[in-house]
Amino acid sequence: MEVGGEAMMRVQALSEAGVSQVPPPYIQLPHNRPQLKFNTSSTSNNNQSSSIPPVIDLFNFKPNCRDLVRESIGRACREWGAFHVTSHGIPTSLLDHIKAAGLSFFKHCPIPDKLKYSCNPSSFASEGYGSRMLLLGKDDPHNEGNVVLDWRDYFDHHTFPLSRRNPSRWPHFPPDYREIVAMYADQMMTLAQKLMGLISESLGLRSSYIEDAVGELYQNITISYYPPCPQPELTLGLQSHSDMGAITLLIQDDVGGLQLLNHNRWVTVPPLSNAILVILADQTEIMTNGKYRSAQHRAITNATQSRLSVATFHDPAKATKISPASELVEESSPQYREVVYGDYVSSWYTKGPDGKRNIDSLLLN
Ligand SMILES: O=C(O)CCC(=O)C(=O)O
Ligand SMILES: [Fe+2]
Repeated sequence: MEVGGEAMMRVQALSEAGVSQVPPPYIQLPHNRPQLKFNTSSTSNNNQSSSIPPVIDLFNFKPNCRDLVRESIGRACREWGAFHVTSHGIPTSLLDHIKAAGLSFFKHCPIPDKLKYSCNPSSFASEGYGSRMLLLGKDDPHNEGNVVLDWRDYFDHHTFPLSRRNPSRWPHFPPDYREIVAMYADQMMTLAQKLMGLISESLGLRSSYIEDAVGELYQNITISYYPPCPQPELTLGLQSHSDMGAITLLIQDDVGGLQLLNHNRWVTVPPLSNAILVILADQTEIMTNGKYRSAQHRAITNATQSRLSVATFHDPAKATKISPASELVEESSPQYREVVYGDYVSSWYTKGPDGKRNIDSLLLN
């Protein structure tokens, strides 16, 4: 399928060419543009304690701290759908290594070499080097002409189940890249499983509830690279969306640019070097019958610095059916229709997330 000329255009190439104005396909509609003067976390909120997503100490999962941690997680999930964790058991050096490896690939590997790893632009979430998230062909009723492109390049890695993991498809540069990504994938999987346990418990469900409902976990790691942008006020690094799967674990470098929507306000998430941001995704919202909402987020760009983030997604298999937990429906009626995860993914990639429109289409009332 021909996806349009921009499909092969890398944002990094545009940025390095020194364009002084962003090309029209990257200009957001006025209501989606970031209000750069007013979007810092502290300017428009007097209540400082609730102005950024909470930072929760996991005390390395010590059993005698579990009640306390569970309670904090429940509160954060209700108020934000996202929270930072510290004392999570992942060495800070591994967080630093994966950011350094990603940055080295994007900054030092020449674009023609990077293009050898290009993802297939005509299938969903295909592994490799890419620039556009959505799959909109010219035959699509949602129409190529209406799509605004993100100011971002990325590399997507398929890491679990192990049958999908093939490091020879990942960058060969820097030399330890593949080993670091594999180690990072393993550690994030363990952490995601422990967090799903705590999140389940925080709802009064058995610890294994979410993991059992999700079934075999599919994990993808996306390293996003946002080059400097000459007109950050007109663009987004990544459009507003909620993630599709169960939970996402995100780290970012110290530049900053991730924003979360909270009470209708875009809040900039400060980079915390040894913390990991946990983002609830749409299948968790469905399973919890809306008790916990997936977090709507986006990335903004800036004129002077490139920015890097590493998002690790944990999703159900395509054939898995997801529905609200019966234990949570007993108290209120079901709020969401059951969905086959693969159908949810196709709709997300073809229509576009448009904030949370995709999950809203499953609402029963
Ligand atoms: O770059 C970021 O901070 C956000 C990345 C993200 O939301 C995603 O990859 O889904
Ligand atoms: Fe995301």
